[in-house]
Amino acid sequence: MTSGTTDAPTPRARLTVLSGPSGVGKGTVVAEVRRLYPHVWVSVSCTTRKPRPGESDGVQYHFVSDAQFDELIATGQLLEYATFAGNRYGTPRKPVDQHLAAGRPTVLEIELQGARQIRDAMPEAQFVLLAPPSMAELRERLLGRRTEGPPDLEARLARAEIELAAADEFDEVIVNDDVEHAAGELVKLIESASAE
Ligand SMILES: Nc1nc2c(ncn2[C@@H]2O[C@H](COP(=O)(O)OP(=O)(O)O)[C@@H](O)[C@H]2O)c(=O)[nH]1
Ligand SMILES: Nc1ncnc2c1ncn2[C@@H]1O[C@H](COP(=O)(O)OP(=O)(O)O)[C@@H](O)[C@H]1O
Repeated sequence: MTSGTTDAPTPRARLTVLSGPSGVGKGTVVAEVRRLYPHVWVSVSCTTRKPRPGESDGVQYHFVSDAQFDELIATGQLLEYATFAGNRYGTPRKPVDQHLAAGRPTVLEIELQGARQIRDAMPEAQFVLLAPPSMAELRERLLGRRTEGPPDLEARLARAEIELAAADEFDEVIVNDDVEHAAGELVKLIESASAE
């Protein structure tokens, strides 16, 4: 069928799920993707983690209490959720549905357990793993970020081993050797998924 009628429905965009160990550079690469490709929409998760210096409510995360998180689950408002290094994280369902329905390429930056839930619920999504050049470099990046003390840092590195061991579950793996390069690769994947 040819398009061109004004009342043709907007095609639903495809979802891209980006996972990868803490400190690999997901936040940094996603910020660069938004700069290169402002049309992309990046979901803002809810978390029970305390804000870091420089983070504000509604920007990096919606910062919520444990009771509020329970309520979000009970009322079916989360598309997926998981516990990571002692805190809970979840994706608000409604904005994701709305942006996909509006045809806007949409990205979730979430950890492995959440990615698996999305794979079960939305198998048409595209799953991308951001990997570090090495475990030594990952540790350096986490240390250099100075956001976690030793117990949290070790918890994140322990999860990193598990997340990288699941690389086969992903459609694509991008090594974050260089931010510009990794962001360029991710933009290509998001655009190709949206063009299908
Ligand atoms: N399942 C799930 N994971 C999330 C969500 N939001 C963030 N995460 C993941 O939670 C982990 C911890 O995030 P954060 O505390 O911001 O630490 P960082 O990744 O080290 O900057 C990361 O792997 C994020 O990708 C979410 O809504 N759902
Ligand atoms: N390609 C890269 N090369 C060197 N350092 C990087 C690179 N990407 C990110 N970083 C740095 O690594 C640290 C962790 O990045 P961040 O985006 O917070 O990771 P994540 O969101 O995956 O936890 C930050 O200090 C960031 O500036």
